Amino acid sequence: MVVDGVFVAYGDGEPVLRDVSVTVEPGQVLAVTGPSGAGKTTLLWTMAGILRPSAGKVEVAGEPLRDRDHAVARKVVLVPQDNGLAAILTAGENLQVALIAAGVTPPDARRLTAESLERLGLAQQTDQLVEELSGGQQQRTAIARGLALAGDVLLADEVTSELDAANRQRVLDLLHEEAARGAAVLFATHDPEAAAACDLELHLVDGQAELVRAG
Ligand SMILES: Nc1ncnc2c1ncn2[C@@H]1O[C@H](COP(=O)(O)OP(=O)(O)OP(=O)(O)O)[C@@H](O)[C@H]1O
Repeated sequence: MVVDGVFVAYGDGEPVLRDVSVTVEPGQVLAVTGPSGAGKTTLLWTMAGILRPSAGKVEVAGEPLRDRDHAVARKVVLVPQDNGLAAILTAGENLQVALIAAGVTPPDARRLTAESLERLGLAQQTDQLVEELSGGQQQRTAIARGLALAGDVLLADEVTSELDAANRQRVLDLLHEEAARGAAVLFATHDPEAAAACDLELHLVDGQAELVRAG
């Protein structure tokens, strides 16, 4: 996925991203770092087709990215910072609904849900309501949902912020497994150790980006 010279603003405001360029290839895990407010979420939302750049281009699978529907069709999966789960559904239902909406048959959705929750250590939580899960369990459920969708591009926004050390390592390993499967993975994080475990690092400060570590 290619981001080239992108400017992004909210409404009529000043651009929050200014001339940001980055390429992430299948098989790579790219960390997006930078202080709070630097523009990490804005970059991921732009790559997910939710925000539209005022200048520059975003390309997915060699095509200019049009909008969110186009991103979904090109298998760009976003695991949002606030987890985006339906609190009144169970963990398992959250995955099944997303999979069925993506065109997966109900039996396959059940199988993929069980496999993905198991990968995140959540088999026991399958039938628990999301609102009854801890913050870290909710975060892992959101990751399980993202992984179950098996995207070609996986955009993971601060997905380890509420996890203990063992689960953080588990999630980092899973992001690398996604890359090994052939996905291009972007991982926004505040955590220098987590960033160091990625292949590449893009550092954002005040909406401007620098590739501080190349693969
Ligand atoms: N919906 C919005 N409307 C207006 N400004 C916004 C909106 N969302 C974010 N911003 C602004 O855009 C800038 C970048 O925010 P963004 O959330 O992308 O940063 P971030 O690096 O992800 O921060 P954090 O690490 O705290 O999540 C900030 O100055 C923020 O105030």
